[in-house]
Amino acid sequence: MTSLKAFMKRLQPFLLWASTRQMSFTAPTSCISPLEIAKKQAAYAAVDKYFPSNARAVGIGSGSTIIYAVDRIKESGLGKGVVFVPTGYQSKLLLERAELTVAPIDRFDLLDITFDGADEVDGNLDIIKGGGACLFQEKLIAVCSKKLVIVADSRKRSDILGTNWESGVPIEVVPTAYTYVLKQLLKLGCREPQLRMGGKAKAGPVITDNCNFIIDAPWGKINVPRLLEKQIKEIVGVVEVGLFIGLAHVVVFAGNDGIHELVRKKN
Ligand SMILES: O=C[C@H](O)[C@H](O)[C@H](O)COP(=O)(O)O
Repeated sequence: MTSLKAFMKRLQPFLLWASTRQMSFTAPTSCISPLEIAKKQAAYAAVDKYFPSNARAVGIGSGSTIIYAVDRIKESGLGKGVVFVPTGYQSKLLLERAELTVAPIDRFDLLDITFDGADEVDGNLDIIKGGGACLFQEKLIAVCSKKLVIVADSRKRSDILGTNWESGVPIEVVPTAYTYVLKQLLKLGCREPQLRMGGKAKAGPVITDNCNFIIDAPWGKINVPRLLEKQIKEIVGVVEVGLFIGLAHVVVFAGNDGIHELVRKKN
């Protein structure tokens, strides 16, 4: 069992790579890990239920779960005649490889709907995003969208933000300001904020699609996310904060317990 798990883990990058290239390779469902099955189920269910039949402009977020949403849009034919707005290079490539029409966000001030992933979601539909360093453009298309639909596997659900996603709130910062921002975060009570490094694939810090750095700022459990977002945003040099407060309308989760949704109550 352990060796099967290890094998599947090693296979996953190839499956993701293959899907971004629209290769004819399709793994039998039994070969995909339960986690990937959950991501796929959430994404397919969200597209099937929420993709508007009369959509003209649709935002597409970033991450590994959104790949399945693009797959579904492509295979269902729902994307015909629709312009798609990506939140960065990853989703731009995904959309282009799916032969969907792509346009930048500066062509729009209003999108019909956006589909995106999440790193952690609480019961108020407040969200931590930016695990893949794409938070600024994600927030921009979120605020430009009539509806934001989040797709996630059930591990992402928690009662209080900061419970499951322990690496901290991702914060996009102007590179020359990062030392100052780190110091201000410590003053605000952050535990060991870290400049995110690229690892094997990139020597030095991660560089975002907007040519900025990312700081990961752990706070433990975040009791008042809206206040924290505001406090971080006030620091000079901060471009955007990976706390998405009051923006999501629906979150579609999938996991061992099936598919379920959180829906924002109308004000
Ligand atoms: O920067 C990345 C984005 O916020 C992603 O949407 C988020 O990290 C979720 O990604 P995944 O679907 O791979 O868990």
